[in-house]
Amino acid sequence: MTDLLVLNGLQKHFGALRATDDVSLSVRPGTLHALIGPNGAGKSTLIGQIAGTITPDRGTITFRGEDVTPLTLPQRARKGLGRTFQISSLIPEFSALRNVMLAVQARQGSSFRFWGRVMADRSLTGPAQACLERVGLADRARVPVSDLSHGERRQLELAVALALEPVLLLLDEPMAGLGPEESRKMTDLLHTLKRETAMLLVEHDMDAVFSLADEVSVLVYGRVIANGPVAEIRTSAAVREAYLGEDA
Ligand SMILES: Nc1ncnc2c1ncn2[C@@H]1O[C@H](COP(=O)(O)OP(=O)(O)OP(=O)(O)O)[C@@H](O)[C@H]1O
Repeated sequence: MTDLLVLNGLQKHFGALRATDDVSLSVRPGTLHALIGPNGAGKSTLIGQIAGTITPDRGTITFRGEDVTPLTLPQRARKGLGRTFQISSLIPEFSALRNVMLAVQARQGSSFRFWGRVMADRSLTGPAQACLERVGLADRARVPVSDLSHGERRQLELAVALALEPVLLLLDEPMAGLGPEESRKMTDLLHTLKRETAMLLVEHDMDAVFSLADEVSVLVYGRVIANGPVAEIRTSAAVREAYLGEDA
């Protein structure tokens, strides 16, 4: 089967720093591929290049067989590359439903309508409510974001990303700032969602990574030092030495 996403020789410098140093990797359809590495390894920089917010100095990004390197973020999103952010992009004074409706509206490419009418528009409320249901927030639809817990906001960010109907979802640290109970809930949620959407997950929570991932790539100082199935990465002496801080 053709790989969903293929990165070939991606490079990104910030001055003298090589944040991404000749990265090549592939994400297969129907898989959750985790990208792990210590702080500053270049994970977010890589996600930014895939999503289209950071322009690589060199290399190519092929998505569903098409070279998307020259495309902008909205163009890539329309082709099915969705993402969540480390920093929240939610509008705090809007309800959960309204935040997702904005994404549904963007997906549909519909023009501006007066809000009174928008809130009654079933073509927006229906899909938005369905996204909230998928992330377990159906009964929180009318609650303003500012009244949601941190964990619920993370769930809502996923709902917003799902509203764009991604073929591949880029997740940048979905567990960041969550307590153990909320992290478990998020892990369960991602387990359910991975049956429907392929994902590239950046995450520091190793329990979550090892329970969710099919494949893992390990990034250290901008370079991929290992690539493979979870069991292989978990027991790799080189990975433990370079990343997990244990003696090999
Ligand atoms: N816009 C920028 N300008 C200069 N340096 C940057 C910029 N963005 C990132 N860097 C540097 O590039 C390196 C990689 O950063 P990046 O945020 O991609 O790492 P990361 O693996 O995502 O880290 P973390 O796990 O802490 O989020 C770091 O040394 C960082 O300081």
